[in-house]
Amino acid sequence: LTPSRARLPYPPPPFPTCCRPSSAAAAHAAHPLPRRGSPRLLAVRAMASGNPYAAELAAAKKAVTLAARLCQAVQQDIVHSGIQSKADKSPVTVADYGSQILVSLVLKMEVSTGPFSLVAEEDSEELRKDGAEEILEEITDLVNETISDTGSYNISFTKEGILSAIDDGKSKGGPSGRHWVLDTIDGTKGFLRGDQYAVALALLDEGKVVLGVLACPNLPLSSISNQNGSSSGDQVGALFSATIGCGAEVESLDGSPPQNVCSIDNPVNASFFESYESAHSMHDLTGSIAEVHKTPPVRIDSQAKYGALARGDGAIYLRFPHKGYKEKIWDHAAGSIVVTESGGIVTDAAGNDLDFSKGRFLDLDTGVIATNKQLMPSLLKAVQDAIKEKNQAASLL
Ligand SMILES: Nc1ncnc2c1ncn2[C@@H]1O[C@H](COP(=O)(O)OS(=O)(=O)O)[C@@H](OP(=O)(O)O)[C@H]1O
Ligand SMILES: [Mg+2]
Repeated sequence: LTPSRARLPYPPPPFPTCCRPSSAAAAHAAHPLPRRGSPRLLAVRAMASGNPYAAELAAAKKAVTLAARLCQAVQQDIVHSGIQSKADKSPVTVADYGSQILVSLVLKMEVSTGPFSLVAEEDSEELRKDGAEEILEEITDLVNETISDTGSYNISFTKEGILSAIDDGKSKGGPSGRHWVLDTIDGTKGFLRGDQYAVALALLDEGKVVLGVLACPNLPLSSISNQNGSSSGDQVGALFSATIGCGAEVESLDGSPPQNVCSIDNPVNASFFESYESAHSMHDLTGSIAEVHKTPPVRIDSQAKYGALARGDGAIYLRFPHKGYKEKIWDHAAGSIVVTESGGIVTDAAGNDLDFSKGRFLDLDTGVIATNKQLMPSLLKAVQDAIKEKNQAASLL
């Protein structure tokens, strides 16, 4: 993140027709900071690094790091004000919008190739309604403060700029083309509690996840194995990243050099992860599987579970939503590639790969299972047996 100079309004005001500059100058004014090179140069740079998505990866890391900075500031306010015990969720709303605007800004500034498509939860409809002025003002201030404090860009959003940035590239994803997939704050309940959450960003190319980054501001950098989300190490803030065919890395969110993520090779009795919230995953079902595997659960919020699994803190992640819940692609896209590029496997409860090409939802069978290649066959059998038993018990009622 580079130091800022005088800040320009964003988006820039339109030029009066009488003095409209040349198209090259207009392009420069629209993007006051130096842009990346031509697509051809980008391709050469990417090939030199051996990663065909090198430019996108760098942009994605920068985007989630900046968004995480904004979320950290809001979470600190929430924890200090004790708001998490009340029904007032507006700070989360402000952070959700703020995170989306910053990610979208960075991607548009740093990745210049092709149309911009973003699959994410927020749009501007609610913010355009009467009574939303105050929250819009808060979002605008917070976004501008984050940009200015980090010195990341030389711009300042107007309120109208904020509204149009939220809708920029709004998309439902799908099987063709490139789509960014964002979870602005994954693990909202953990965020409110002052616990784990993640900013999760992935890139789909022709329906496949080709890149994923997970910023986990509260995840310890050392292993959390058997510690329910905490570790004895002091340093927190982990940034996981992975590109298809290139492996996964973990580094500290404040910029220490990346390390390769260990491949998953923990023994059968290593701990396993599941959702903190029992409303999000059936703890009774995972409990019966854990008995087979002699593994106690570690309950942490968000896709931080995928990151922790990828670096070998545990060997299994099980997630069994209650009947009728449809999993969204942004809850799994980034996390799943971090695990698969670390040598793990992520499937549904039928053993099928997750299919991210069907739009905003995953079309999957009963649940998500992530583990290493050695454990998957026996785990899948344990899961299917446990589901069968649960269904039989339910049919007897
Ligand atoms: N009923 C139900 N069943 C299953 N899943 C649900 C349900 N409700 C929500 N969600 C989604 O769960 C996301 C949070 O992820 P986790 O369940 O891993 O984290 S947590 O332990 O619940 O905090 C959470 O992501 P965020 O909304 O981004 O926090 C939701 O997308
Ligand atoms: Mg989520």
